[in-house]
Amino acid sequence: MVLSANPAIDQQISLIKSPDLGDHLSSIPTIDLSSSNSPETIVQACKEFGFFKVTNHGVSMDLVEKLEAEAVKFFAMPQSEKEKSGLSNPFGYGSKKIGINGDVGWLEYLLIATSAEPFCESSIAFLRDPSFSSFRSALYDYISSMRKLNCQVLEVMADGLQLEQRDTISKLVQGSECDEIFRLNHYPACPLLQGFNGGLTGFGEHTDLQLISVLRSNSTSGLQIALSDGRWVLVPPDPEAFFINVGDSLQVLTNGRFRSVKHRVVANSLESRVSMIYFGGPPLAQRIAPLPQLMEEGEQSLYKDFTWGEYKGAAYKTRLADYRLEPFQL
Ligand SMILES: C=C1C[C@]23C[C@@]1(O)CC[C@H]2[C@@]12CC[C@H](O)[C@@](C)(C(=O)O1)[C@H]2[C@@H]3C(=O)O
Ligand SMILES: O=C(O)CCC(=O)C(=O)O
Ligand SMILES: [Fe+2]
Repeated sequence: MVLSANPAIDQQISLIKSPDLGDHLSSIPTIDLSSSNSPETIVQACKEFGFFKVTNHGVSMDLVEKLEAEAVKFFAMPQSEKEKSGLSNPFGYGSKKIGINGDVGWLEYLLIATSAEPFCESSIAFLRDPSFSSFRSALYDYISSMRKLNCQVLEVMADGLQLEQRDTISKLVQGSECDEIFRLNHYPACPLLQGFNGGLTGFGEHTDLQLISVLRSNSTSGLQIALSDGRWVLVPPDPEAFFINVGDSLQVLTNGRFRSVKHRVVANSLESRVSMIYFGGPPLAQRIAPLPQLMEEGEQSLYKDFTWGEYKGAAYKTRLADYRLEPFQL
């Protein structure tokens, strides 16, 4: 990625001051998926932070590293080659612009609709090229393990919420009709920032729209989450673990018991960050409404009735930092 020939776009990327030193979370809530108390700890983390780290997840690091290496190879290609992969509309290669509503950041990315058939390839035609066969196969392996992990996490949540059927939530994101998206993000180091106590906006503040997002990054820091009092804190990277964001749809399904977490990424001066995020969305026609099993007597829904397709359609027309659930609140 290069500074733009037209500097206007680079000038629009805002600087972010580092949170104060005291604003490191003493510890990120961590869910050990092999532990018997994971249902209770997961619910606590979803209520308090909308965010947690998952360990003992059973995903092979070999498979993760293979995809990371393919991503690094892709982003190291000349700009003109990357652009031949199809500019993001929204799927394909994108640089600095996120969406069409004015959001910009110090990043480049590949956005892929992985549920579309043939798996992975229809939204990114270049993946069909034989020269990308190792990328394609690493991506296939990674997505199938993310589908499993996504369901496993949602089932532990269902246990913690004491839902009788542990697939009550996970079944919403399974099957060929599901609206599944995968994002590979690359935040190049930005040496011009040296000496500045902070960084450039990599990915501006937002909440994710789906139920949960499963995020993995290399060992470069940059991810920050907002606490319920609005303070931003840094999330120490852990390449061996996965981080889970509660998204807006899960906030609605739990009638606000779980909070979707506001987060952002800050690019730094010395090292580049590579992240991979799996977003398991429901079918477009899926109704997103509080689960009746969770509602207490007399409890009213906090939200209007809507489908995932309606929510996504409305959210894609807004800016990242907008509170996209607002028009859907009662
Ligand atoms: C129009 C857009 C909204 C979105 C960024 C995009 O350019 C296309 C993908 C959208 C998506 C889907 C997954 C996440 O919920 C999200 C935060 C992301 O990284 O990409 C959203 C973006 C958004 O909510 O604005
Ligand atoms: O790159 C990251 O670490 C997070 C990016 C993100 O929040 C997103 O793609 O929705
Ligand atoms: Fe996000």
